[in-house]
Parts: sequence; C-alpha cells; structure tokens
Amino acid sequence: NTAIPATLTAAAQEIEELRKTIHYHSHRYYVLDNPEISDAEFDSLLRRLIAIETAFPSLITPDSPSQRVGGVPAEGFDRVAHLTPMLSLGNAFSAGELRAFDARVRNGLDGAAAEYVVELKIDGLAINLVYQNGRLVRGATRGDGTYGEEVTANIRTIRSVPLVLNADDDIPPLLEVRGEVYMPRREFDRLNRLREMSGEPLMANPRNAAAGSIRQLDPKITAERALDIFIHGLGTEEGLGVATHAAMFEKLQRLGFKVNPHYQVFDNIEDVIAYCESWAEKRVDLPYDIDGLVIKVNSLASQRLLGSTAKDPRWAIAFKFPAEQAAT
Ligand SMILES: NC(=O)c1cnc(N)c2cc(Br)sc12
Repeated sequence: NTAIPATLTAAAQEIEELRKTIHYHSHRYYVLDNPEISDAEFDSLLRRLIAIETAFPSLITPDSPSQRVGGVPAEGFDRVAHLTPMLSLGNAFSAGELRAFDARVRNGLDGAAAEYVVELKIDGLAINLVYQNGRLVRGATRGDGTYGEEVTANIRTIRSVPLVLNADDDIPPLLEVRGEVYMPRREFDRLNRLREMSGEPLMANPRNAAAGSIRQLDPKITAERALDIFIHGLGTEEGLGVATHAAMFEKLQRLGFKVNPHYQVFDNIEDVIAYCESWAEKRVDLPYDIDGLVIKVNSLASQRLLGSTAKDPRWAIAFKFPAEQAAT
C-alpha cells in the first residue's frame, strides 16, 4: 500500500477524494442495494481514509465516513423540540373505512377528485432527522410528537442514513425529514440466536429490537445492530421545491435518502383498496415487518388545504392489517 501523504495539503486533497468515493459507494450499497465494488475494496478505501486522518487528526470532521461509529457512551438523552411536530395517523380497518376517508377528503376539497400515494407502513421506530446545508445535524425519536430524545450518535451508525446529502441536486439549506428505523427480520433472528446461545432473554419482535437499539447509550452497541431506515415524510423545509408527495420522494432519493420502493400513486380509492388488500398476503415475502399501509393525498397544496386535527392529518390515514394473533 502507498505511503501516507507527506504534507497536510496533499493529505487534505486525498481525504476529500476518499470521502467522495466512499460516500458514493456507501450510497450504492446501503441505499440502492446495488454495489459497484466488492466489500474488500470498500473496506480498503475506508482503512486508507482512517490511516490518513489518524496521521492528520486536524482534518477529521464529523461528517467523515470514518465518524459513523460515535464516541463515548451518553449519560442520557437530551430532550429536543422537533422543528415541525410529528403527527400520528388515524386508522382504517376495512375497505369501507377507506371509502369514508376518501369521501371526507373529496368533501374537504370541494368535490375535487383526489390523487393518493399508498406506501407500506413499516413496523419500526419513528425518527426525525434535521439537515443544515446538506449535513446531518440531529436525529431524534418521535417522543410525544413535539419533543423527542436526541439520538444523533446512534442514528449516525445507520449506514443508509446519509451524513451528507448528494450535491447532484440543489440542496435545501434546511431540511427536516421523518422516517421509520427498522431491524430486518434476518438481523433480528441473528441477534436472537446469539442471545439464545448466551442464555440472555430473547428480543420480543423486530420493532422492540429496533427501539432498544436506537435507545442504547453506547453508539458502539447500536453500530453492531444492522438497523435500516425508510424516509417517508417531511417536516420543516426551505427550498425543496416540490408540489406533490411523489415528487418529494423522487427529490429525497436524488438527495441520497432511502425511500421504500413499493409506493404507488392512484387516482381513485377503489384501486387504493385493491393495492392495500394485495399486501395482506404479499407482506410475508418482505425482509421486514409491516403492519399496514399509509394512504396520503398526493398534492401538497391539498394536504395544506385539508390540514390536521390536534393529533392526525386529515390528508392521510393508515390501513391496518388485523393484529397478528399471539402465537398460541
Ligand atoms: N410511509 C409512511 O408514511 C409511513 C411508514 N411507516 C410508518 N410506520 C409510518 C408512520 C407514520 Br405517522 S407515516 C408512516
């Protein structure tokens, strides 16, 4: 392997190139699930970056890919206020309730037809991310919707959470996004097998396992859990420049966020119902748990027109599958 650069300038130059390359390949592997290089090549890039940063510590910045696994364990979590409160969702348990939701929406839009985006409802832990000038500055749990726990160090260990946004699209100066952190079922089973072998109590389900992993005081423990995230909503934003929820998803993906690929746009509630019901069976083939689907009015202007109650948006609803019968 080649020698460490001799000067600070040469080191800064190579560090910048390595960070861009590592960010690119990390996005391909963890967000697009479509790597171009081998794990060994990726590891050697990261090792080279760490070697140069170790030789020139003044060049280390928080958004370096080498800084994903945080520092010392926290004493506790600070309470932070979300820029825009995180709402919950009303629930529909039948096709009839979805038709009633559609009638309320069209009534609220003075009879105009509504276009809907339908997304999988991930059974994980709601998380709020804030980016300033394209850099991740904070990650927080939902908490009570207004205040959450500051868990940035743990969020940074999730490889599909970008530490910096892709510049091939104009980057909004301020961006708050919501997502669901989840533990893939294969990882849940792996962790429980380890617990079984060491006689520790098993984790109940992937959602609890994800919540427990995010609430670890030591980021190094969080980093050992293969958590993942799907970004699905917006909070405060300046300059995102999109008119529909579907266009927002396209923009967020160009910025480097991981968005669940199974979202679809429909222009009538019957097609929404058919899609929702099709997932009651299909969900067993997913590598993660879902507990239903989320139906949202696609037009952001219509969302604003419909507004929210104190608790829930009037422009969205969850379609819930029957709760899993407790294993008898
Ligand atoms: N796609 C989505 O909007 C979505 C997915 N999964 C979830 N657990 C939730 C929760 C709310 Br609130 S929205 C949402």
